[in-house]
Amino acid sequence: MDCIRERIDDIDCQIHELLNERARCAQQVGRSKRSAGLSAVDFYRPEREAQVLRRVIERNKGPLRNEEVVRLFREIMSACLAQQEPLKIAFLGPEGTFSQQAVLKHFGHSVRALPLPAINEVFQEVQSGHADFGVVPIENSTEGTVNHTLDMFPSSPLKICGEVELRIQQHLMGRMSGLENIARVCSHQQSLAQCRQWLDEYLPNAERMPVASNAEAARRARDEDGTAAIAGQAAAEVYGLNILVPDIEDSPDNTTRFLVIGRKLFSASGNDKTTLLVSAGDTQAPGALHQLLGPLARHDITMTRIESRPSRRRKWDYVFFIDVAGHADEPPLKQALEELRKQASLFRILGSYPCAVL
Ligand SMILES: O=C(O)C(=O)C[C@]1(C(=O)O)C=C[C@@H](O)C=C1
Repeated sequence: MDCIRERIDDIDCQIHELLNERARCAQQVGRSKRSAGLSAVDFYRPEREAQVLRRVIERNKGPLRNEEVVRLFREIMSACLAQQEPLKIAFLGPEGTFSQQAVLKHFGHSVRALPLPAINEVFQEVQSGHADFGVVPIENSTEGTVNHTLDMFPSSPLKICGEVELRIQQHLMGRMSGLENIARVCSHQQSLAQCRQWLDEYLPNAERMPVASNAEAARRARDEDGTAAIAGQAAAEVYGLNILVPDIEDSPDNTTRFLVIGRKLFSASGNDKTTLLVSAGDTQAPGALHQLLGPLARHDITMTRIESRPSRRRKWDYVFFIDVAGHADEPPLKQALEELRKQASLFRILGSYPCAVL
């Protein structure tokens, strides 16, 4: 065993030396960015990070899993970027929310994460420049769209710079030791909905109380007798609660998608997605939506999502949020968008950004 440990010590020295060599290279990149007059927010290059991580997956032969090597390399890039200029990332707080986990998953631990009480405040903080980027939930695989986030975009100049997918594991937690003394279960309404069947079966008589965030639910479970919370592991740790039943979400691959919002658009990474905000003008006219989407079909563009929301201009008038494969600066999407723009009464590219890497 001793000789294997010697080998590990030897490998650690090599890794350590290489990490610092890599950090010195990143410092050099940072210096040339600074001499080109770039500001702090321009130091972050999501398209380059996505390419690095995709290469990590391509060459991974194990035994470490892709998730593990990607997590390690994200942290390396996070540390390398922080020595150029640490990023400030606003998110829907408080500490212990899934949004915070999404920040750490996407940007690593070497950023300054700023918890804010509401989604519109995350937008404001990024728009004003107090934060470099923001992370907001956009949809859950069980419960669908987070309308509050979607409704911010029509009146905001902010762009979408990335997406993060987070597997959501919901746990029942509290100060008690069993289920019999639970009078009330608090959680964010999305989390309550994700665990509806479990609650019907195992806690049919407990009151379900929606609160502003899962972390707020955990705080109440800490402070109130008879109150349990549904939240993630991080909230149990922050508020010192017992996990009474782990993994109570109804769908085994329950996943939430978050968007990274920022003030600028980024160039293509080779595997990108574009989000559009469009309107057909008279959405009541026969074939209006079909015609609007025609250019996408003609140019063989894959549409991965379409969501309609009230336009707030007049009643029964809608805007559409459309996700398509590809980057807006590259063919064939570039041509398709030129045609689509001509026939839309509202046309905005909300962002072209790398598809989530794991
Ligand atoms: O390639 C760059 O522009 C870098 O700054 C280096 C690096 C990295 O560590 O690989 C760091 C931060 C950027 O977001 C992307 C990549």
